[in-house]
Amino acid sequence: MNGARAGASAGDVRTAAGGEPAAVAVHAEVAARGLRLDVEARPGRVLGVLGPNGAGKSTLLALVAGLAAPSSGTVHVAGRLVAGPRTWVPPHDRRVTLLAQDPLLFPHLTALDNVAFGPRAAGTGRRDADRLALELLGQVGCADLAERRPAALSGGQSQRVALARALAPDPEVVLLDEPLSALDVGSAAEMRHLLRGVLRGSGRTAVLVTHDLLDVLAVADDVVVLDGGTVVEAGPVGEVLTRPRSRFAAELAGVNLVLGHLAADEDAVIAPAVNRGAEADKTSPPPLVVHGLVDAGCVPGEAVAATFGPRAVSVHRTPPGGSPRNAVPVRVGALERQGDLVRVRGTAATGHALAADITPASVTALDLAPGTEVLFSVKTAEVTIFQA
Ligand SMILES: Nc1ncnc2c1ncn2[C@@H]1O[C@H](COP(=O)(O)OP(=O)(O)OP(=O)(O)O)[C@@H](O)[C@H]1O
Repeated sequence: MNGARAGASAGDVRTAAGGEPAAVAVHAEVAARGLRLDVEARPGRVLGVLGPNGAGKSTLLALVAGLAAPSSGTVHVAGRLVAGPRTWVPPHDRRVTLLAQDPLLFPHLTALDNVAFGPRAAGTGRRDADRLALELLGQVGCADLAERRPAALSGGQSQRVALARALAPDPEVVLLDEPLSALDVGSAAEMRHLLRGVLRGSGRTAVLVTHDLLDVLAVADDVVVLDGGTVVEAGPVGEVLTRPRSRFAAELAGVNLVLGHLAADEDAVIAPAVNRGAEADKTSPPPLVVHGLVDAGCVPGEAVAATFGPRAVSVHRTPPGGSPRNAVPVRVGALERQGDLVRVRGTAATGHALAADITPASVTALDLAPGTEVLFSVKTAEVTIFQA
């Protein structure tokens, strides 16, 4: 990014190596909302932000954009302190732009003028601003719509123009708050593809809040998962989704996740009972033990996670032959369509939610219904155990 930067001040930060600072660094609390966020976005990368409703995703963007103030802590953009004790940089001076669910285009301006608005307001001459706007409209596939007003654009087209407008001031960081959620499936798929092309690998830095794992897989380089107002996972997308440590990320990644500690004398996770609700006051069941392939470096007794895909799980009415080491009694909860398969969701006596994907023919043959008691079995070789 080449725009003018604010001069260094006492609040500025540099990386330990003296190189580029984090594009965004939020280490802040918003006490009124019960949030304590520690999130950093690396320059030139797209950070996906996932989490259930109320996790704090929009508040994270609001802190960066200057639409919410931390009750304590700091917010930096490209190394510059923009919010903190005795510091408040107003939104228009933060060099960030926000693209929300609603494109919020100026209704009386053409698409071109909407995109040129930011650069013009920052002092760029009309001719240069128009040239830049046309180039950006081209990047988002809307060059032929330059003279149209928002009323004559579809929802998908409006959102593309809004993306061009967000990019036009050459911000340090583009913030995107569920930019696809108001679009129909077809337009959302096109916009996702476009975001990937315009953001990923472009050298631009973006923070993308979404509910949809597909958006993260398609667009983001890194991901943070928020839950209950705090960060529960952070790292490169592939790492977080193949090695999820939180239940939410595991659900998103579509894998079974069992958290516990590594057994002393076998390759297994020992997982105590979880979330048993009304069952909790009855005698605790023995822990769930899941055998698997243990990552090098794991030490007995330390916190570990076991993951395995639902397709690796087979479902039985009676104990399977060959005495597999992982055969867990489960009560079937729900049966859901999962492509050509059926996802059988069940709960172990320990309260662990587990899932198996099997064929519709197997569901019929096993006569499965909510409440059926079955055994889920999974081969040791299909289970990965790693540090949590
Ligand atoms: N303007 C506000 N004033 C006070 N509390 C708020 C405000 N906006 C959000 N909150 C609260 O802050 C917490 C985090 O909300 P936030 O909107 O950041 O979550 P989110 O992850 O974006 O949720 P969603 O996915 O539902 O949009 C919630 O408890 C919410 O009720």
